Amino acid sequence: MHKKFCKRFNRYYASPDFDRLEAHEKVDALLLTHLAAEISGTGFSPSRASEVSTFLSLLPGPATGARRPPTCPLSTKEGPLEDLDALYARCGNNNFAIHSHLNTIAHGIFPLASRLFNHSCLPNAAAKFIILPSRPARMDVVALRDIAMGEEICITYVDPALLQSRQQIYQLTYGFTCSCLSCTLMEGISRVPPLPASEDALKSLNTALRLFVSPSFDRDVSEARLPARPLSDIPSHLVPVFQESYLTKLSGTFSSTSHDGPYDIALDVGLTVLAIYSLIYPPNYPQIGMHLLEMAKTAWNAIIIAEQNEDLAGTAEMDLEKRARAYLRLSSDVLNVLGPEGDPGGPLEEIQVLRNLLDGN
Ligand SMILES: C[S@@+](CC[C@H](N)C(=O)[O-])C[C@H]1O[C@@H](n2cnc3c(N)ncnc32)[C@H](O)[C@@H]1O
Repeated sequence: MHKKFCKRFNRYYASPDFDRLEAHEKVDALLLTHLAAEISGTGFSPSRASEVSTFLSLLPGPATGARRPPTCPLSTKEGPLEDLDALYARCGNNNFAIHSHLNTIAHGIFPLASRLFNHSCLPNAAAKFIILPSRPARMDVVALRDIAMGEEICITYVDPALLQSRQQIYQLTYGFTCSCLSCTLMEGISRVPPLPASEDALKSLNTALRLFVSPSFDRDVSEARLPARPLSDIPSHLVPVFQESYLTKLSGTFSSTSHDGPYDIALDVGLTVLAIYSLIYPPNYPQIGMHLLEMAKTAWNAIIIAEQNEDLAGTAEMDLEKRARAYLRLSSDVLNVLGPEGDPGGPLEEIQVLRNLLDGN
């Protein structure tokens, strides 16, 4: 395919039109150039013809969000056999982020799933991908809870944790307004109050949120159960936690401290993140399981540090071990609903490794 545009590529790549594109638009422009080259001239194989016509049968995205980036001019006399605007208008609306161990690694079109599944911010199902060498990635959709006969099966298109910006993303990329329970509630809160400015007031907010959502975690952790608090129950003094920056800041602190310490801070912040996840996501949502696994790993790291420190050994170690086991049990409960996913290895194997370490094997 490259032959069809390589002579013109350097000029295109250095052009102001290409240069002013956002990074993700540049990727789109390059992919579209490859596709244009592939489906122009003699390069359009019969199998590709049926793939392209399947793709063209999918719903296009909204016209406003589908401004096609400029592609590299082709050196062949024949242009693409399909209208590039029509192809591009279907990209955003139908592409799935392919993830392995919940990290996005690629994008792909899965026509059947595109036709079947609408979005909900409180989905009853989740997509996973099975990735094996020399095979195309396979998409499976797994129920997160019992689904009644006739109930619509929905997945998420966008992370529901983007509480304040998600409606805009649905509008611009997919052309719909979400009317799920979570969005209806968010709409009812006309203005999310700002977060408290002082560190002390913020700490009190964290504590109040945890006591409201998951008190058992701050009591006897070995008995802890995952909370399923409906968003609608939230008292007005906790509403500032719906500021998107609240979760962003907490997740940033958890991510840095869970790797490098101090682990006591990571474990504390981690519980607040768990509380907000339990409010925003439906039960068994994979992100909750992944977070619990990170919490278990953090508790394990803290055990290692406690072992090296005579002052901390003993009670602290026992308490940390209890916590690690509880987080691991809950993480396993959640992640086993989704089952193995991505490429080989992954969180379910990590759970087993950590279990063995805790059991001294
Ligand atoms: C990938 S398609 C999903 C399948 C589509 N409903 C169909 O019939 O082919 C994405 C499109 O479905 C619609 N859609 C998805 N989720 C929706 C929702 N929660 N509310 C309204 N429309 C939705 C929008 O038109 C969106 O552009």
